[in-house]
Amino acid sequence: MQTKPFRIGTRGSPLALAQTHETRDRLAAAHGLPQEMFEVVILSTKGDRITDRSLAEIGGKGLFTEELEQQLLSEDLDFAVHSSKDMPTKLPDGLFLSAFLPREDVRDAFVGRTAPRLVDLPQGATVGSSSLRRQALIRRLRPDINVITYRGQVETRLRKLAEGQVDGTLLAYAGLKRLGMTDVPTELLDPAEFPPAPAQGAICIESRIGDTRVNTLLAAIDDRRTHEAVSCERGFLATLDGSCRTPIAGHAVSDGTHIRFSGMILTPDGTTCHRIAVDGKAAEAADLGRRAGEEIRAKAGPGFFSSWT
Ligand SMILES: NCc1[nH]cc(CCC(=O)O)c1CC(=O)O
Repeated sequence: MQTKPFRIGTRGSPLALAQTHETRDRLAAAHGLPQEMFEVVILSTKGDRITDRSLAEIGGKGLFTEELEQQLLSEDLDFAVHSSKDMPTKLPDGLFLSAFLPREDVRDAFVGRTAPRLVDLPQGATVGSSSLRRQALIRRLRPDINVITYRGQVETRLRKLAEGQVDGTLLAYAGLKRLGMTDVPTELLDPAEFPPAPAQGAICIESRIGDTRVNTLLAAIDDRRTHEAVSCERGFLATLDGSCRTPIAGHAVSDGTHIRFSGMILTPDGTTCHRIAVDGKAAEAADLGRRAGEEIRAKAGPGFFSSWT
């Protein structure tokens, strides 16, 4: 029995800390260990430090994970807790996503200042979002809306909204729920019209391949259905080269045996979109996602993808 605490790496935002504390509490409960067996180590990432430019501009995915991954590889951390949505599809050699917590609500939440519903905003209203998927989906529903780049922690975005910088903004409902801010949204968007980002609403744990002691510890809290669903969505993203620079949506639901996936790709201006729906065996989740990616690519044709570059 080891007595040295496990070192958990996390970013320092209130959302990242809430996710890390949930993970620590589940591990402590699953193994009957005291909380002191888990030491929370806070690291600042490039994504936290650069808040004035969109993720697409400053290099997309990897910005929230690099520092944590370096410390995993150097064994200064035992595992790291992330929002799965922030994870690049390709991880550094030697690391993997070892466990997923039960998924939260996957929907996007609209927070409106001048109208409670996105579609009811006044003509020419301004909405803040730096997600290319959200920008394209907004333009698809309301081409007149002026979408502006809008980043920062949840609290910062809500402050800018309250100050009147925008008429509304979009946030993952999962994040708001984890922060205890369920009264903030004025509308929860229908996933059929406004499909979520691949991996939205799921907390994952990254660790070293081959670290049996740590991976056995983590396996006890892995939620298999979430693991399968997110693997499928990440397979879709990987096939389409999801780099945070592309409007891609995807959502899978696994019942433990079967998995259903639906995905959407859009041009950034929202004028063209393609959808795909597939189902298959839960045990082949990642393959199913990749196959859906290839099918939607073929359906859209090469002309479509020139809008992404
Ligand atoms: N880097 C943005 C990010 N990454 C994960 C979440 C929300 C939580 C989740 O989807 O699990 C957010 C904020 C948002 O989209 O509102």
